Amino acid sequence: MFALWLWQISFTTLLVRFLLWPLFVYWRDPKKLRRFPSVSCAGITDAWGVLHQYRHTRTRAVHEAHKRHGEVVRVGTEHVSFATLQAIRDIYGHGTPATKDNFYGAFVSTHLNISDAQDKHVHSVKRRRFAAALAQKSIIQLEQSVHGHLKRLVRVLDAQVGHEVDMKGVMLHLMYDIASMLMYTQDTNFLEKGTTVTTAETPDGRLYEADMYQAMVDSSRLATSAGWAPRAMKLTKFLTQWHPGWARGNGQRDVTIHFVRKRLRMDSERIGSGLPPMDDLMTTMLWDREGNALGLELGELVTEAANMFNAAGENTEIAATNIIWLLAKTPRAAARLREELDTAFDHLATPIPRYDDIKDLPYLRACIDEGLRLRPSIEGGLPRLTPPEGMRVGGVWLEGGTTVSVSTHTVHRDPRIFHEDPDDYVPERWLRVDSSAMQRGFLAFSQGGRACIGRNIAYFEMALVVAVLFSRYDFDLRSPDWELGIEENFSAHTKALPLTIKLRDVAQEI
Ligand code: HEM
Repeated sequence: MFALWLWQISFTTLLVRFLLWPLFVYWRDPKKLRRFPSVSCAGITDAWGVLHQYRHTRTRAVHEAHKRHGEVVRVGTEHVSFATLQAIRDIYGHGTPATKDNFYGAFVSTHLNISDAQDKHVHSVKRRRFAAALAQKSIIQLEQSVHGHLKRLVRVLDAQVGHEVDMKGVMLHLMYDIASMLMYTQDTNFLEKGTTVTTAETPDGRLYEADMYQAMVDSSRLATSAGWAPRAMKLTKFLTQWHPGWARGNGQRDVTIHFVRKRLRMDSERIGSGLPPMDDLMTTMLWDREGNALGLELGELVTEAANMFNAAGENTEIAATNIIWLLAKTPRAAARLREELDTAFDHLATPIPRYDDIKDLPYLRACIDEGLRLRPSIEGGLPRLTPPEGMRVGGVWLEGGTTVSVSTHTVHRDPRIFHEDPDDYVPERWLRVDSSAMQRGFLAFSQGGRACIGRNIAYFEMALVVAVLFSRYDFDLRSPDWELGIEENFSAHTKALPLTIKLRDVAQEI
């Protein structure tokens, strides 16, 4: 009797919570969003976005909805997606009243980091801390260390000439090796080890081995999925707590704890021997300019470090992998790129160029920008929240507390912005005299006050990697129409990229 009664209560609660209440809210329409065409049942339930994200198909589904319904589409109970230049300016431009959406709360652990802080003041304190360290002059400091990594890259690839290599794996290991030098002055050496398995440390000090990349992908998949139900995030996390991905995701936190504790010991040893602290991105979180300790808690150091390490590692890895694939399948563009590289440096004498020799090469930059346009590392719309008083986006008035975004995948394919053949890889489009207009529609690094803070470093790394690879090697795809798959989480992680490597000329051993 009691069981029956309990069952009836549970059934009624679920029915009200998940069906009747959403239908009632949809009908009442407090934010007046029914005027926009809605994709599938997204206007009634956020489960649409959560499930699509979990299956890695959300961005493509939003893109299809824009193709079907036009420039403004409702993609969540309180989320409107746009695909216009005006909306980019309104949502992301400098001075926008919109803030980061509650979506980012899905990634928050014990403390906020630069990427998930919503409050503008909290964000600007964090952003200022990193800005100086990431300014152009740091690129010069970074060059020597990146050269060392590129020499390793050439050694690893030379040993594989004539064989098929997974270039996604190679880029993943290389870019995370560079990121760990930038962040912690620690050499992960993933590239030569051929794995991202490394030492992790629980908060109470137990050491174990974890696959850092897999842990990051697992937690990103689940957190991004939960994030698309920002108003039922706790419930979504509660209902999915059994999922092994959450536990595996802890590996990412524990790897970072190990990096950070090791890094703190490095500083205390140096200071103990009368030397100044290290000079890397961690330094900006540990010491102010006068050398006084900032005293941040371990939780804040760990979340900032994990966020920056991933932002630097995964997005450059994804970008480089996509660019290599697009050039390998577009021999005409690869040939023109090689011609330009050959005028800039002698790859036989110097396989690793100086950044100064290549940084202003227009076609190299066009190849990178075109790769980032067609296959941006983050291709979904970046969600923002309208302020309490509401705001106008792309010519329409939206009530306060509405989630808004611009679908990067969609605007990057808009022929009104990027001209003809927007689905093709055509670096030449970036050489047009009116290409600056395309910059307004270019969202690979987002725009405005929350745009990528590591953009210069990203271009620096990508330019050097692409220059080294395409001056020295030829890459053969399994077949000319072979497609590089994507498994989108927050970032659009690529699948494996098998390419057969050939030396372009008789290249010198280094
Ligand atoms: C090709 C490489 C890269 C791409 C495509 C990329 C893209 C982006 C995008 C789209 C955002 C905005 C995310 C959002 O609004 O949620 C962002 C933010 C950010 N990126 Fe990058 N990024 C790259 C490389 C880097 C590097 C190398 C670093 C660090 C050295 C970095 C650090 C950051 C940080 C800290 C933020 C948050 C900025 C803020 O909220 O103020 N990124 N990036």
